Order: sequence, then structure tokens, then C-alpha cells
Amino acid sequence: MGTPLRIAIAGLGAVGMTLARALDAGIPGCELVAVSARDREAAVGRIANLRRPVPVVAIAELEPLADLVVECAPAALLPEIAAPFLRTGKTAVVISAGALLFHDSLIGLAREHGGRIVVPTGALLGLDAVLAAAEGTIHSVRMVTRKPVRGLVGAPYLTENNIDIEQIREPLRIFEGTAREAAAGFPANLNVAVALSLAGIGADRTRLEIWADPALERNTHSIAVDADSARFTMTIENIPSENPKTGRITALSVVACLRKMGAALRVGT
Ligand SMILES: NC(=O)C1=CN([C@@H]2O[C@H](COP(=O)(O)OP(=O)(O)OC[C@H]3O[C@@H](n4cnc5c(N)ncnc54)[C@H](O)[C@@H]3O)[C@@H](O)[C@H]2O)C=CC1
Ligand SMILES: O=C([O-])CC(=O)C(=O)O
Repeated sequence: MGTPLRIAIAGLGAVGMTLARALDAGIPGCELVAVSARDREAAVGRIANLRRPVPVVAIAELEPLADLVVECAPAALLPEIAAPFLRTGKTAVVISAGALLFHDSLIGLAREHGGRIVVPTGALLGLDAVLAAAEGTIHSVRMVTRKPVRGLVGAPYLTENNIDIEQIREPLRIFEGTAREAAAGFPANLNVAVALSLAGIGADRTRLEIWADPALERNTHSIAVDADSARFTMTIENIPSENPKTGRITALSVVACLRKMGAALRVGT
């Protein structure tokens, strides 16, 4: 084994903390070296139980310490977190994928300096098949997202359009449009639509419906792809993590992504 990849985590919430614990328990080829959090004191307390506690530093101080940063913070912080790593030819693993639509200059920055942006499958599924189909011709990609009310309240689209979902008794379709339109109106929810767009036919051609469903316990995403190589449909029902807007599988997807980076056997596209 060579020198382990030095990993920094930006954002120590539902995803970041699960990842920190997994790295502390051991992911071959990876070593957690630093974290960043809004409330430094609280973060020091949260990581005190790790076998090997690491420094809690400001976002700007992460890059000199690490080879790779995992962004698991509020979407608005994406450029601040990723740019220093990309500018130095390093890797940024991005889970606030929706923010890439508004900051696509980060992709140019990575290209210019030999850096890499990695978007894990996150709360979604099947991006391997979508990527493969995109090597041929994809005719259409449609996604239907259904969420419990608590996973959607506070979304800017609902506030701006005076849509009150807290009292609904039946499932209500609250959005129909493109992934790009959804990313602006549902920034904390629609990372999955943008990840799907990036794998497939882009944010202007990927169609999306969002439903608020008071009877639902799980964030549910159903995807239908029609391509010249295959037609496929897939559905995932995500169990919420400690953050009701974020499925548990999101952090596990990042763990799997880091494990794959150092693996002798890599399965999936
Ligand atoms: N790609 C995907 O499939 C998915 C992506 N996400 C996205 O992942 C991101 C993280 O999700 P969660 O862990 O559930 O969020 P969270 O709200 O639990 O955690 C975010 C953390 O960032 C920290 N933070 C805020 N300001 C900061 C600053 N200035 N410096 C450092 N840290 C700061 C907060 O203290 C908080 O602990 C969100 O943007 C979310 O929308 C969530 C679910 C699925
Ligand atoms: O399903 C989830 O866990 C989260 C989600 O929709 C997103 O962030 O796009």
C-alpha cells in the first residue's frame, strides 16, 4: 500500500459525521486529517469520541492539510470549499451536487489545474447505467420525487409561490419542470436531480416532478430512462438520517466512493 490519501471533511452534519466515524473505523487507503464545521466548539465535542481525533479548522485551512476534500456542507459553501483543492490539482468530492449548476466554473477550474470533481451517487441509484446509456443516445430521462412534508417545508419554491403543504391530507404535486428549475427552488432537496442530469442528458432535458406526501416516511425517487441501448426504471426509498431532508444512504455512498478509490477490485462504472 502507498501513502494513504489524506481526507478532509467540510461540514460535520448528518453526512459529515457518519463519514468521519467510518474513516476513523478505517477505510483502506484513506486517512482523516482535518474537519471543518460552523460551530468549532461543538465540532470538537462531536469528534472527541473518535479513536484518532483530528483538528477542527476553518474551511480555508483545509487544503494545505489534505489531498482530497469531501464537501458535506450547505450548498452555498461549495465554491469556498472546492476551489482551493481544484486549483492545486487535488480532488473535491461534492455531495451538494445541485450547487454545481450555479458554479459550473469549478469544472473549468478543475480542468485547467488537473483537479477532479467527484459526484457520488448519493441518495440516488443507477448512475452507472445512466452513464453507460449516455455513451449512446438517451431519448429521455424522467424522475418523480415523493417526500414526506417535513422533508420539503421551507423550500424557496414553496415560499415564493405561497404553497402551504403543512396541512395537506393527500399527496400533492408541487413541482413539474426541468432539473435546472428544480435546483433553484429546492436547493436542499434536489441534489439527486442534478446528479442524474450530470450523468445523463443535462439539467435542461431531465424532467422532474416533486410530490409532497403526508403518508410517506421515506424520500422516494423513481427514474425512467429511455435510450437506444436500453429502457430502464428504478426506484429508491430512502430512510431519513438525523437530518430529515437527507437519506441515510447518502453518507454510505460517500464511504463506498472513498473505498473504491483505493480498491484493487472496483465494481460498477
Ligand atoms: N447528493 C446527494 O444525494 C445528497 C446531497 N445532500 C446535500 O449534502 C449536504 C449536507 O447534507 P447534511 O449532512 O444532511 O446537512 P447537515 O445540515 O446535517 O450538515 C451540514 C453541516 O455543515 C455545517 N456548516 C455550516 N456552515 C459551515 C461553515 N461555514 N463551515 C463549515 N461547516 C459548516 C453545519 O454546521 C452542518 O453541520 C447538503 O447540501 C445536502 O443538500 C443531502 C442528501 C443527498
Ligand atoms: O433523497 C434524499 O435523501 C435527498 C434528496 O432528495 C436530495 O438531496 O436531492
